[in-house]
Amino acid sequence: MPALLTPIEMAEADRLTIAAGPSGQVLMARAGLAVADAVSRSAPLGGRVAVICGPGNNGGDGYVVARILRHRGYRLTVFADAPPDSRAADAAAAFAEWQGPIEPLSEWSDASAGIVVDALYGAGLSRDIGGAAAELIARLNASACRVVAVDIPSGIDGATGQPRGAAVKAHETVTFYRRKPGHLLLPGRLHCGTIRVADIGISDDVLQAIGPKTFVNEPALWRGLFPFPRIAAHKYDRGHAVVVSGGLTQTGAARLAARGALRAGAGLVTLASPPEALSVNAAHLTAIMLMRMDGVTGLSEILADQRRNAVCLGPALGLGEATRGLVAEALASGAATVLDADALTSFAGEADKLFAGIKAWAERPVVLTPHAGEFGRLFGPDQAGSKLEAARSAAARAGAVVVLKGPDTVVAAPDGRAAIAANAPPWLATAGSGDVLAGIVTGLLAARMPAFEAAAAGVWLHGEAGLAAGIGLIAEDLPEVLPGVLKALRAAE
Ligand SMILES: NC(=O)C1=CN([C@@H]2O[C@H](COP(=O)(O)OP(=O)(O)OC[C@H]3O[C@@H](n4cnc5c(N)ncnc54)[C@H](OP(=O)(O)O)[C@@H]3O)[C@@H](O)[C@H]2O)[C@@H](O)CC1
Ligand SMILES: [K+]
Repeated sequence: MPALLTPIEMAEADRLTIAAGPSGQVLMARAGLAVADAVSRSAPLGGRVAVICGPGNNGGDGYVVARILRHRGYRLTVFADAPPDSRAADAAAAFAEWQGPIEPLSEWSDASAGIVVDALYGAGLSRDIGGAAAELIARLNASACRVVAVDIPSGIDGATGQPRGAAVKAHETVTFYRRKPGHLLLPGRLHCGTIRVADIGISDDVLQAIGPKTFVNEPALWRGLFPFPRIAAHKYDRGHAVVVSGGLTQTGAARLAARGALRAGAGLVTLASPPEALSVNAAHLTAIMLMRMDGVTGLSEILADQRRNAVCLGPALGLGEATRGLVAEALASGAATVLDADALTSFAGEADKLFAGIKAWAERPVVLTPHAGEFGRLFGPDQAGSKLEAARSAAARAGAVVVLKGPDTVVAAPDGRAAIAANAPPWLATAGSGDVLAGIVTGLLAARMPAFEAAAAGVWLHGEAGLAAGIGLIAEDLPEVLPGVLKALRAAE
């Protein structure tokens, strides 16, 4: 499982490992060695390196790095305002082994070295950074130095990705054992540069004891449940997705979703169209079927056929009572339901009505796919905590899987599991892109993938499709490049 560990969980991994064998000093030695190797890869032998050390074990790693690089022939300067805090025993030991001078933080300038190792604060960051450390970070970020961060750029909160007062901008970050949520969530990700995960001898077994609930959204998380077509399967085995179209001048979004659903693997896809939009939809559809849907009764008739097992509502559906009625009908039908865009915003101020409808049939999968604006309108603008925690508590409140979209899309389940995406290119933010995502997730639900995995897989496929199409992509391209993405996913099985 591609687990992410919060700083608290990582401390537990350290503790369990130390209890079972290697000492904290041994782990610190391995951590320092991994960072020293990263510096050696980019710094010419004999070159000058500055190491900036804080008061805790992150600083301890820095002293190990300094000692190893000096031994390798680099010219080292260590900056620290004081030797390690007496509570950081391993760091104190590393400082003793460094056996070199330390310069005050205020003395650092970009003239001291072209390569800077940032070992100020890591997992133990506990408050906003101020004073000499904050001033140094500002000067460092304004310099042309190459910065290698130990564990996480100092000032970035490993649990949330948020800066605390000031935060280093690194070119490379070497972290240990597993990445932390703050390496993936914005803006933390933008501070990390290239991320390396070093093996410092912590066994995968400790994950059993820790039971992490946060993951990187990558195929290892959900591939085992991905509905690859089977040779003996009939198209009905792959499910039948229904996408509800908006009115006469608002039909494109639903067609994008429908095409996403079909490409993602639904055996059949039907577009349910209001009567006035039938002819415009008919003019644009071939493999996707078209049915007349006259309001709530019409949707009820369509979903009465239980083979139509997944439904998507929201893209350009319109705001208000009519949409609320359609959503209630979809939720009452028992079909897996994806709610996007207008289907979410129509419940602004009445979210509990929506959540009651979802919870009335708890075993029926429901996925909500808001962007930040829609999320705020549905769940309230002032969500406490990180994007990760906001998505998690929203999922628990709604009783549905929540896909909180953005460059660091978080998928969260009511049971607390969450996955953070790291593969979306910036050009994926384009008109209609979210409609395709809603459709892809609907297609996977139709093919009977469980909701959390379907949402995570949908987000990943959408990101990969964006990468495959490249800069200049428009939403229509996304379904068309999916076959190549799916082919690569299957080949990697
Ligand atoms: N455990 C292990 O075996 C291994 C751990 N490893 C390494 O240890 C790192 C974690 O070490 P850590 O827990 O000592 O925390 P760290 O990030 O050094 O900071 C704590 C110190 O900073 C201080 N402080 C905090 N915020 C501050 C602020 N804003 N402004 C000013 N001061 C602030 C804080 O003060 P306090 O809050 O206690 O008053 C305390 O003195 C981890 O990231 C990894 O690099 C690796 O070697 C692998 C093995
Ligand atoms: K650091």
